Amino acid sequence: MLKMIISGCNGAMGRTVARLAAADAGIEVVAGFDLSAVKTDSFPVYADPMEFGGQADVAVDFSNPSALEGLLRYCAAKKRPLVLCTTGHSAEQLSAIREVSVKIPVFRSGNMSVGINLTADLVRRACAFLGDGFDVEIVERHHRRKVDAPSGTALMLADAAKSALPYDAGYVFERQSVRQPRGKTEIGISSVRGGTIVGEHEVIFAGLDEVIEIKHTAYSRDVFAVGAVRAAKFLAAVKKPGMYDMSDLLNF
Ligand SMILES: NC(=O)C1=CN([C@@H]2O[C@H](COP(=O)(O)OP(=O)(O)OC[C@H]3O[C@@H](n4cnc5c(N)ncnc54)[C@H](OP(=O)(O)O)[C@@H]3O)[C@@H](O)[C@H]2O)C=CC1
Ligand SMILES: O=C(O)C1=N[C@H](C(=O)O)C[C@H](O)C1
Repeated sequence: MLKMIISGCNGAMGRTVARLAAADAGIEVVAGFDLSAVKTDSFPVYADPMEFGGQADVAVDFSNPSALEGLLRYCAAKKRPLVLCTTGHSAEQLSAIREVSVKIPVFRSGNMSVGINLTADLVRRACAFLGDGFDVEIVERHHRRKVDAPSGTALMLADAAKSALPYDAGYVFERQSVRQPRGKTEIGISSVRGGTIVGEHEVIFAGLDEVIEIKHTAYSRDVFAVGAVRAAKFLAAVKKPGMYDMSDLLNF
């Protein structure tokens, strides 16, 4: 039985993971971490991770970058593998995550769905094939509650494009303040927020008189939660400290 902690357990994704975990005979959610430590029927919830003294095999985090410090402190002290799904971490936080991964296994992905990870692979291939003949632009759309922009997934897709382009691409997040034609080595990233859109990512390759679009649409949060549960099982079994991502789980 996999003993799981859910960080951000009261949120949209935390509740989705808890629902999937409850339906999985191989998982027991032993604790939740969240800002409001309201006890649920199924597991206790702690505002400070260090207050939880029980055993656990893995922690899955869908919360907020502000939760990171306490979560890393807890996971490092208790040697808990950590699946980090929260997006919007700063450069300093990303280096703190890498530091902790010397002590514990850390799985991090801005998008836990199988579909987006295939999309990233397709983007890499398209960039390698198209070279510098096409301009790359990314458009992401999310629900009105989302606080970080651009999305973690848009950055993942931009990194995938950058890794395969023949030039050193720079990311451009807004065009309003710049009055000049688009640069040859830019990857533009645009964010749309509204309603209840679960998550849409479109990578546009715009060339001379032709445009190619690779698009992924998530219709439910379950696609992310399923991936997070798979990652949790994988990470608890790995045991070896280090950084892991979906390429370790899927065969990309
Ligand atoms: N990698 C992936 O595949 C995916 C990643 N995400 C990411 O997961 C994160 C959560 O998304 P979502 O569930 O929609 O967001 P929600 O706002 O619905 O849930 C976040 C939860 O975390 C809580 N929280 C906020 N700050 C802290 C803190 N410092 N310590 C503990 N808990 C805290 C919130 O409490 P309160 O409401 O009181 O602020 C809330 O209950 C986001 O960063 C999002 O981008 C989302 C989907 C997929
Ligand atoms: O906040 C969300 O909802 C999502 N966040 C992730 C991101 O920032 O890319 C993944 C998914 O698109 C949903």
